[in-house]
Amino acid sequence: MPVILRPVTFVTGNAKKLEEVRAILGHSIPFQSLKLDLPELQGEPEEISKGKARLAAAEVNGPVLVEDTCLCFNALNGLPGTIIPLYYHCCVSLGSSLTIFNSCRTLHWFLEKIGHEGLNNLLMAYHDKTACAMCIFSLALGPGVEPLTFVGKTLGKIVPPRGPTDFGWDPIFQPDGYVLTYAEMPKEEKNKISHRSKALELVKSHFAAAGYNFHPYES
Ligand SMILES: O=c1[nH]c(=O)c2ncn([C@@H]3O[C@H](COP(=O)(O)OP(=O)(O)OP(=O)(O)O)[C@@H](O)[C@H]3O)c2[nH]1
Ligand SMILES: [Mg+2]
Repeated sequence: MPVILRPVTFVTGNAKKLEEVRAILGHSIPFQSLKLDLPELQGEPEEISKGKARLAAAEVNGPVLVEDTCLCFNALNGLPGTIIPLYYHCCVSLGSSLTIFNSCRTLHWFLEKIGHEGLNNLLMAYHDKTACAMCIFSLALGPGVEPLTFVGKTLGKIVPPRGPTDFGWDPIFQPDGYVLTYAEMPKEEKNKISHRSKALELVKSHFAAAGYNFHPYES
């Protein structure tokens, strides 16, 4: 018997993410958005995302979807010691290389502080400029229900900034097989191949397989 759900609330404070999620999901999943200031958690990326979903579900008292994004530099096993306590990382095998994931909040912080040029400079001493963009969505069907996670990854490399600068690190991430950065691509193109769209494909498949029934939202 399918679970009866109110429309899912996508909780984010990031307008650009929301724009992409809307474009990618279309009408495939009934959802509304809510900007909530949730505490930033610590831990492995999936745990951060799940924890955020638990908090959001309790706050919304209903089904929620949340998302965390990481940018991963394969050449770096960490950042200078003084800033290590300010961010989290986890190691994930990507082929034979070891990848460090900045946590979401710190990536935000990092980008603000050092900018695109600074992120490029971090890799200046390394031949390996490869990187991975990763998105983790978590779905909690309600308070107290264990969240499910959906991970999407897109491999690419870090390049000097090219293209519009209205979304995070898009100008410095050039996906494999493309001569354009995320920022230079038409939005529809990014949304076809992005870490976010890959994770959302899994979310959509989950909804299709689960066959949830939605009730109109009553606040
Ligand atoms: O160039 C980009 N292309 C993307 O596709 C993308 N997705 C996220 N980000 C940036 O990465 C940082 C951590 O993100 P993040 O997951 O913590 O988001 P956030 O804190 O802004 O919002 P939220 O946590 O309320 O959803 C923030 O600086 C985001 O702007 C992106 N930058
Ligand atoms: Mg965040």
